[in-house]
Amino acid sequence: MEWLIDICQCVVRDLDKYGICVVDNFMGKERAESIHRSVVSMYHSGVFVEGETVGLKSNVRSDKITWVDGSENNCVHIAFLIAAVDTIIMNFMRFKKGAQLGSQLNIGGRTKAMISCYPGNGSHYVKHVDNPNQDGRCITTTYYVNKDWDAKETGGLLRIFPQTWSNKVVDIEPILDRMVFFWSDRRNPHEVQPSFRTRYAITIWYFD
Ligand SMILES: O=C(O)CNC(=O)c1n[nH]c2ccccc2c1=O
Ligand SMILES: [Fe+2]
Repeated sequence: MEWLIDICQCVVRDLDKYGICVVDNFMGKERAESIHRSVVSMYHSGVFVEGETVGLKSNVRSDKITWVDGSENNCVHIAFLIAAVDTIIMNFMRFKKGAQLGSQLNIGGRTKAMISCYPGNGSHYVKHVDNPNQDGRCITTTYYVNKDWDAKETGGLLRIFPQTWSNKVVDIEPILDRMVFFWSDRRNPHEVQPSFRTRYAITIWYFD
């Protein structure tokens, strides 16, 4: 797991500086493809449910989700992903010195892993903040499981509007084996742009 410690230093540095960190080739091609196969077969097994729409506006989001802890059938590779993200987050404290984030950040737990599917035909999630009202979630970690994704063709960008750089946006393609970390609070409003191909992601939120 040495590679995870190197990644941890990048995550601490980038979260501290930008509030966002993108890591490619996070699990390696083989394991990424195994995770892709697991997620697709879970989706076709019918365990995903409609994401509840918040409020009455039914066009707020059109994702389908399921929650796993990694012990379920066909989830051994997802369990490895969860363990890898846990290792990074739990090692923040080792590298926090010198970084602002270390002082106030004390991770106390996390959600299960939420597997989301945007089923294409324009499915999207409007601009939102994951944790607008101090519900305890401080870091959003999202891992993408989409082979040969080309956003010019199929959209589906994650667009973040970092409040610390008011006139900039950060566009992130949901490509296979890409891991994104970002602050869950009002510093990072973001949206999932309309997707015209089935789009999978695995999100874990960490609590402070
Ligand atoms: O998939 C992405 O790139 C970003 N995804 C999100 O921002 C996002 N944020 N909050 C959620 C809450 C419940 C179900 C799905 C979601 C969701 O996809
Ligand atoms: Fe979100």
